[in-house]
Amino acid sequence: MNAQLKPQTQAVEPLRYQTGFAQEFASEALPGALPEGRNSPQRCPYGLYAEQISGTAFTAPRHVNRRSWTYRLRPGVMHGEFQPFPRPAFHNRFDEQAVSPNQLRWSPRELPSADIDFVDGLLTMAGAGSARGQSGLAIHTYVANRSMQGRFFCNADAEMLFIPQLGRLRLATELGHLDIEPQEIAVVPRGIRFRVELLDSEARGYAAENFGAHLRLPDLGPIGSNGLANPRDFSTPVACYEDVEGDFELVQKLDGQLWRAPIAHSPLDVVAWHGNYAPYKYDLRRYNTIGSISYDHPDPSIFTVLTSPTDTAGTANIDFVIFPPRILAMQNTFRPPWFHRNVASEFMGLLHGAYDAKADGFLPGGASLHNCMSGHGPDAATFDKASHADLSKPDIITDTMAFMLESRWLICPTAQAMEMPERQRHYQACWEGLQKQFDPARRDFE
Ligand SMILES: O=C(O)Cc1cc(O)ccc1O
Ligand SMILES: [Fe+2]
Repeated sequence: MNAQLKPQTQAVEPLRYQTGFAQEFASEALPGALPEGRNSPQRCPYGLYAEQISGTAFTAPRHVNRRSWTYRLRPGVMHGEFQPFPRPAFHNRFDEQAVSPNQLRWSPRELPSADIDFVDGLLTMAGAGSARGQSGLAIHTYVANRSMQGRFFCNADAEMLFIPQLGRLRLATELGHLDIEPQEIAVVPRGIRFRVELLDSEARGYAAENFGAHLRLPDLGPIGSNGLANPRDFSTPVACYEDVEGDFELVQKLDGQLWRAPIAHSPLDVVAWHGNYAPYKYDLRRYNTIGSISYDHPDPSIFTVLTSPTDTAGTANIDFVIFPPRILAMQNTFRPPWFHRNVASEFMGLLHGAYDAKADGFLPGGASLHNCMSGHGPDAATFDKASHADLSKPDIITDTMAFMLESRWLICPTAQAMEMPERQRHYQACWEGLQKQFDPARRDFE
């Protein structure tokens, strides 16, 4: 699937990380840069400025409260005036048209021929809600063939989930560097400034904005104290600062729009930081996949990696779910995903290999959208094969990684997503071959 990838352009030393999920991290790039015993001394070590970045209300309960203290060359206020920076393909307008109940699917976007960085390569596919309403999500795809140069990005609307499908990325953030490759994900918290660098010559993937509660690990209930995505497999950067001056720009997203301001230095100038509001990454291949070992195909909630809950119990703003390699041994069971209609809406992407509910048409880098109560499920070829499979042997599903962003909200496709040539106008044909099999004379249908 990486056939289109040109030779790597950059050999990189593996980065160092801190491990754990959203805990009280502490890191200093110079010894003694972190003040001891207080957050805001009269004068900080090395002449640094102290600045707190709050990701939740000051008074949010302790178990969800997120903030970090940074010790930096210059405070975040130091930049020029923001002016609108129109980027028509990247937006949060999810009321452009009525949402049709049609099942939707897209082929992967072409890789660019002209020079294009991550910000310019973002194209909004679908979404719901808004940053103003503090709930919902936006789903974008990106393509890029060069690193952001002299440009920094900051999303004041949402935390951002990066899901690369092609090409490795370095996320150079205020709090340090994270390298991710396809089948790894990263989350950059709302308001953290960063630059996206390409470690390969081309990149393609998905990026989601979360306007609701921060993504977190799901409760495990009767599964117990281990399983699914284990907290120790999450990595957070160590402090790493740039002492660079120049003629740069800070692009900031606020209220669904992009703005840009001149900035005369790199804002990635944090020498030390501590706190629990920080970027993180996770290798999806480390997921501890749990499923049925008797009969029936469980609901895909069993594959949740991260969830953004709402005030209604069990009814998520976003569930980020994966379909990783797994062993299906269920007996007298139709093993692939069943036909279903779901009150929640499902946006899916494919990162590697093939997805077990679709024989073809759902391609790495592509996407599908099955909104509230729109019927979907295995295509005709998959249904036929799985209905006659030999269940005495397990199905060992290897070399695959699909994901789903599932939401209680209607995920509204943008006008540009509906119009783009990559949209497969005849997607529904994949179910056309399903025949009526009903025979009232036979109870145990063969
Ligand atoms: O639609 C899909 O392919 C995703 C999905 C997978 C599954 O195993 C059960 C339900 C579901 O929505
Ligand atoms: Fe589904």
